[in-house]
Amino acid sequence: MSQQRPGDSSGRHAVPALPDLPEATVARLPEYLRALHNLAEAGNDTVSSEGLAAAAGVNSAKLRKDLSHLGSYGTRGVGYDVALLIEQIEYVLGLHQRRAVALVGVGNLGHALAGYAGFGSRGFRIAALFDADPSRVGERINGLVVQHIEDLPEIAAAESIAIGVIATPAAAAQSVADQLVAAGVTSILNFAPCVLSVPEGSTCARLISPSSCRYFRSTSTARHR
Ligand SMILES: NC(=O)c1ccc[n+]([C@@H]2O[C@H](COP(=O)([O-])OP(=O)(O)OC[C@H]3O[C@@H](n4cnc5c(N)ncnc54)[C@H](O)[C@@H]3O)[C@@H](O)[C@H]2O)c1
Repeated sequence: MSQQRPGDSSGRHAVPALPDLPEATVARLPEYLRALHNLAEAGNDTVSSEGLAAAAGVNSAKLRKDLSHLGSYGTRGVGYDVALLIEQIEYVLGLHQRRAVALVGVGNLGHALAGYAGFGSRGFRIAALFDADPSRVGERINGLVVQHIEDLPEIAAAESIAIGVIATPAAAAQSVADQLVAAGVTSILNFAPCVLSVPEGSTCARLISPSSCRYFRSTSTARHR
């Protein structure tokens, strides 16, 4: 029984590339990651497959099989190394790349999101804030200055924005999604209570409440056109 690091000394990666993993396994990885982060925050260095399965809400045989696809088998009598498993799953999900996020709509929710430290510890970097309200433009939040939404294309290109977070009223969300897509953003996380239409090849996940806040794991909340 052994656990391997995401990259070995030869520079090759010990875990398979994302397309080689079963889709159902990939869909469960964010749940394992969320459970592992909770375990780490509670001070656990190791976790048994049963413990992690219970925390993630799956059965332990399924969890062991999923993690074996990552080359992670745990250590008999010890379990999985929590930090290492976080690293492996983040690698597979591409979260080690610290993707640049643009947050659009800096009202009540946007302010809270802009100050949320969890983005940074989970592979995301809020790189730009946008709003349409001139009275909000220029405001500094957590070291970033709120920009006007009209400046999105230029700033998205300059900051290599990969992900857009929409925290506007529902009435503005589709137009904001269109502007994000036009600016080259292919992954959208939508907090507004509406279903958005995005082109084929883009993903859009909607968060219904903070307790449902997970990673980008669903495309079913968007219509493709
Ligand atoms: N407040 C919450 O706890 C909460 C929780 C879950 C979901 N939501 C949803 O999140 C969204 C935001 O909620 P809120 O309470 O922060 O609203 P809010 O009215 O305080 O903030 C919305 C912000 O979006 C900006 N905006 C409007 N149109 C825009 C556009 N076209 N481009 C850029 N910015 C634009 C506004 O100027 C404003 O600053 C809503 O859709 C709400 O239903 C809110």
